[in-house]
Amino acid sequence: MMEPLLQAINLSKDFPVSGPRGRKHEFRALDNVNFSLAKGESLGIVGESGSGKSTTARIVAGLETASSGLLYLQGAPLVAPRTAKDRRQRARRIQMVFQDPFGSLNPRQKIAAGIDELLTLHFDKSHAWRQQRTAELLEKVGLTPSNGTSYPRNLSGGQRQRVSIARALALEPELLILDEAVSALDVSIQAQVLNLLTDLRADLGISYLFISHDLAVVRQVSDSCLVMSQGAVVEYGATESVLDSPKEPYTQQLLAALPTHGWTPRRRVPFATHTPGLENSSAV
Ligand SMILES: Nc1ncnc2c1ncn2[C@@H]1O[C@H](COP(=O)(O)OP(=O)(O)OP(=O)(O)O)[C@@H](O)[C@H]1O
Repeated sequence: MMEPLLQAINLSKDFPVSGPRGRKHEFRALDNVNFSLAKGESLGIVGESGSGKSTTARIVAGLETASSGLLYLQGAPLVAPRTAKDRRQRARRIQMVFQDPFGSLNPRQKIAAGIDELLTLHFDKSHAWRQQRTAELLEKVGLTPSNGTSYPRNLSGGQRQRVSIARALALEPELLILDEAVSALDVSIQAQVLNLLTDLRADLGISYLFISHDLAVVRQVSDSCLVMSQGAVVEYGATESVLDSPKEPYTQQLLAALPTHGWTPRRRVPFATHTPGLENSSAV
């Protein structure tokens, strides 16, 4: 059998929280989560708000540390990054795209200059190479050279999300984590970005961890699907079988409560400070 690209074994996360009268206790946000992801596979993670989807994603990206459990990338243990160098190394292999690209793009930097800066940080290559690579990346995500000379404010939401994807791809990661990456987009733009993601996966053989509230979107882009509730895995299997013949009442309820047209997810609040190499994130 092929070695999985990513394997999560009994991932758990306890957050320290203050209770009534300031008493500290631990809140279990993730409880023994297991999954694996093959090279080129797309795994959807679904569940209601607070079920632990983003915490799982943040641990895989190295933005959060698991309280217990193990992660393997191509058979080698992934340990929590401690230094800037560790973070850069993790960022080269695992990139994350968030819901709101606005927060992560420097408003005073033109799009192409931002990509060039990333390439400079991560690759010891010539100016000419970086210029060519920037042009290639823009083209790959369906942006024009003139988009490259624009500021983020001059682009639409869909274009900005394409920029985020280009920036993530710039580092040639093996895994792209998409955390509600299309949730804030209008339905027609969402469809275009989903098509782009499908094409990129076919083209590059990259794997996706695709987090979404929207089961219709997950159905479109995921081969397998993990359903989470209260930090635990409720159901896990091929997307078609989980979504067409859900075994668990929780999954059945999620399907029955599919978001209707016009539903808007809540905006995320950034958790931490800026980390070079994971600049696509509004949360780092
Ligand atoms: N830094 C933190 N400190 C304390 N609790 C946290 C922290 N981060 C997340 N949690 C809690 O952990 C649980 C899981 O949160 P998480 O963001 O992973 O859920 P989610 O499924 O991604 O939800 P949403 O879709 O609303 O973002 C929630 O109850 C959340 O309040």
